[in-house]
Amino acid sequence: CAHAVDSHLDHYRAWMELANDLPNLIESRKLRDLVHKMPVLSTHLLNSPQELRLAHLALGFITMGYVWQEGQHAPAKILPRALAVPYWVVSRRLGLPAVLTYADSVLSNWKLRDPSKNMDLVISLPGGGSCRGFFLVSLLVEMAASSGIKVGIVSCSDPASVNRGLLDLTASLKKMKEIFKLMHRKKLTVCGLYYFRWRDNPMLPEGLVYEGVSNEPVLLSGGSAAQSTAIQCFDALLGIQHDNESGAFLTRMRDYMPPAHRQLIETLSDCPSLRDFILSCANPDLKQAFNDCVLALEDLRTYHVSAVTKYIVVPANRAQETGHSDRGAGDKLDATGTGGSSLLVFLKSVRDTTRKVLI
Ligand code: HEM
Repeated sequence: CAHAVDSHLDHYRAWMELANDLPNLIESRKLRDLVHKMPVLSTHLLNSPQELRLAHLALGFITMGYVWQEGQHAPAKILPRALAVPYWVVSRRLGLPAVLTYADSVLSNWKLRDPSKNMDLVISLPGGGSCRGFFLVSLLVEMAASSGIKVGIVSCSDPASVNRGLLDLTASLKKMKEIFKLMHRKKLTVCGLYYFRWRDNPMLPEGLVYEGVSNEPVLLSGGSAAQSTAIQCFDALLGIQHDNESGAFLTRMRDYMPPAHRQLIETLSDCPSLRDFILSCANPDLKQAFNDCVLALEDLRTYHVSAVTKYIVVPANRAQETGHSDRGAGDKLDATGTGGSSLLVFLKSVRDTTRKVLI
C-alpha cells in the first residue's frame, strides 16, 4: 500500500495530506474548510486493488471527519463533490459502499513500524493511543481468527481431519478472546466510530447527500465488527442460523464486506452441513470437539456483551443521566440499527442462538 501511495503521491496529495493529519484537523475544526478547497480529482490513476483500497480508506476517514467534525449533534448533511464523487467511483470499483467499513478501519489500516516491526495505523482519528489500541486490538483478534477460517476450508472430509480442524477452531476462538481482553487491560475508551453512521441514526435520519452523485440522501451504516467476515464464517461452518431480525441485520452487514469475503461466507453456507456429518458419524470425540467449538464461540460472544456494556451502554446511560454527551458517548443508542431491537437484546439473542446447535 505504501508504495502505491508513493507512486501517485503527487496526484492524490490533496487526499493524503488531509488523511495523514486527520486527528489534528478534526480537533482544531479545520477539516471542513480544507475539504471545501479540495480539487475534484479523477480516479483514473488508481489501478491496482491496493491503490483502490488505500483510496477508499483515506476518503472514508476524511468523510467521517468531515461529517462529524462538530460532534454527533451537528453532522454535515451534504458531502461536498470533491469528496463524494471520487469516493463513490472508487467504492463502485471495489464493490464496497461509500462509507468507512470495518475492512477499511481495521483490516487495511495497518503498517509495520521499522525497525521494531511493531504495528501502527495508516490513518487515525482523534483519541490518540486509545483509538490506535482499539483498531489494532481488533486487527489482532482478526489475525487470531485466521487459523480458524483455514479449518473451514479444509474440513468436511474424514472424521479424523474434521476432529483436528475443530480442535484448531476452538483454539483459535479461545485465542481471540484472550487478545480481546487487551482492550480492557489498556483501559481503552472506544473511539466514536460506532455512533458515526448515516442509517438508523436520529442525528441524520434521512441519510447523507453525496453531492454530484445524487440529490437523494443515501442511508449507510458505519464501520462495525458486525462486518467481521471471520465470525460469520464460523456461524456458517457450525450451522448457526440467527433469528429473523438479528439474522437480517447480520446478512445486511455482508454488503459492507469486500466481495471476496462475502463470497467466502456464502460458499461455506452452501457446503454440506458439518453438523449433519458429525451426527451421522455417531463418534463421541467428534461430538465433543464440535460442542467445544460452539461453546467457545458462545463464550466469545458473552465476553463481547460485557465489553459493549462497559464501553457503550454504561457511558451512554451516564451521558443521558447527566444530560451531557460528547463526541464519544452516544445518547440514542437503543434505536441503533441492529434489527430494530436494542443493542444488548440483539447481542444476547445472537449469543443465545449460538448454543442452539449444540449436539
Ligand atoms: C470494546 C470493543 C467493541 C465494541 C464496543 C463493540 C461494539 C459492537 C456493537 C455496538 C455491535 C452491534 C452492531 C452495531 O451496532 O454495529 C457489535 C457487533 C459485533 N461485534 Fe463488536 N465491539 C467490540 C469489539 C469487537 C471485537 C474485537 C470483535 C471481534 C472480531 C467484535 C465482533 C462483533 C461481531 C461479530 C458483531 C455482530 C454480532 C455477533 O455476531 O455476535 N466486536 N459490536
